Amino acid sequence: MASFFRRKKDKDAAAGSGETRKGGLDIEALAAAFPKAPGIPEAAPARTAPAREDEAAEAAAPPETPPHDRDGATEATLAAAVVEAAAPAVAVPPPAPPPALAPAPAPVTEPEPALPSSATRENPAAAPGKPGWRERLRGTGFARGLGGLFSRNPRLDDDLLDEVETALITADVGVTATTELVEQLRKRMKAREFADAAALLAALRAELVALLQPVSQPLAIDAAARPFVILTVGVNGVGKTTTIGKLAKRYKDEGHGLMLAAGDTFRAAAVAQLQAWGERNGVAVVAQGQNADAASVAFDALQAAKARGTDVLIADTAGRLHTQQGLMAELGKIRRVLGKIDPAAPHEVLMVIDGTTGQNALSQLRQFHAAVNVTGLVVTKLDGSAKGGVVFALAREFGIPIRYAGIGERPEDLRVFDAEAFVEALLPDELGRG
Ligand SMILES: Nc1nc2c(ncn2[C@@H]2O[C@H](COP(=O)(O)OP(=O)(O)OP(=O)(O)O)[C@@H](O)[C@H]2O)c(=O)[nH]1
Repeated sequence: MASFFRRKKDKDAAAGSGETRKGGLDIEALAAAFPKAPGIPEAAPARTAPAREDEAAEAAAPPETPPHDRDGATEATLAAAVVEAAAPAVAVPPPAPPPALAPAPAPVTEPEPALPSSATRENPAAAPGKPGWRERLRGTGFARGLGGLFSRNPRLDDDLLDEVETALITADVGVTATTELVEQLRKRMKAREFADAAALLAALRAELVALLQPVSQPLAIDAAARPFVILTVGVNGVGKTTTIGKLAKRYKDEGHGLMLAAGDTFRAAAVAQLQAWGERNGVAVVAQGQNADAASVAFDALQAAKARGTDVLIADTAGRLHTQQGLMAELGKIRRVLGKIDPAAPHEVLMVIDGTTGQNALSQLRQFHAAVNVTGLVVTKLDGSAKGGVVFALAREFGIPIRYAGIGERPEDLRVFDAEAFVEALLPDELGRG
């Protein structure tokens, strides 16, 4: 065991702390051991945004004038910035007073069966025609590593504990959490608490559920907030915009009035991507176009959502590396600007984390939390990861609620995070079931 950690430490030291490093494990060896699920795209490479001229000034600036005042926008032009879902292109607020806001058009897609409330636990079993957690996670290296322990009838001995340890480390549960878990199991084994290997593995399963239970807290939309503002943040390519699209569908299906703010003004396609999700779900999107001030977009959107009595506003932001100080300061600015309209906004700062990132997710969350006080997490791409164990490491180190899990690219592939369903998907409940 000690040699395993020594090997890992040496690799960590060799890899340094650069944020493009994918966790502390030998990725090539892992990739060979756990081939990628077919059809799963590679995680987008971390994009380093070019330094913006105003970055340094922004970071040092005193509390901002709301963009509303700064840009001379009026209540009327704010309303005009609402791009209705059917609008073909990004709209820049026109100078003339706009027509009254029209209701969002009807969804253009076939209606799908309503999803259960986001504030309630979901049945881990697959709904008809909809793959469940287990089906989605089963083929991943993550599930195979842990589930492999259960696929035969091992003996109750130290070798089994070593196997447990290797499976947890390989899945990127993290050294500290793994050591704690394994030592706990070892003590119990020495105290003859386990009659056989099945009992030890059942105890492992219970420990893993217990680790996740405190963070298994669904996001409850406060109906009194009007709008309940969700600010999404995260590094590049983790799935923020896709997650917003999935959430839009979910909340719309639940009957919430919705608006989206296209605050990723950096990536050329992001505004159009969000508008496409809006169009698909009949949800209004507020946009100003590429390179617009993201805080200004968020401010406009909140003004419009308030004027319209919208239940939920979800604001997108550009992906940024957690080490880019100026861009991290920009997030703080967006937060403060929203607070000028509603001191309680944003009601949820939802950080999207790519489940394939491994242990680097911990430093991402640490930095984003320091900048904008993250209140909830979405862990995406768990369907294509050998490293989804980072969910346990995140839970242990931060205790921040994990609201949703992304288990695919389709709208219905966002699940309310549920500790038991998640662990159940990874570990069969009896030996001999791999
Ligand atoms: N397999 C899988 N792919 C996902 C999941 N969530 C998002 N993706 C994919 O990840 C890629 C990046 O998603 P985006 O939503 O564009 O990511 P982003 O964080 O908005 O990207 P930036 O704006 O560049 O920071 C897309 O190809 C998505 O389809 C998931 O849960 N599973």
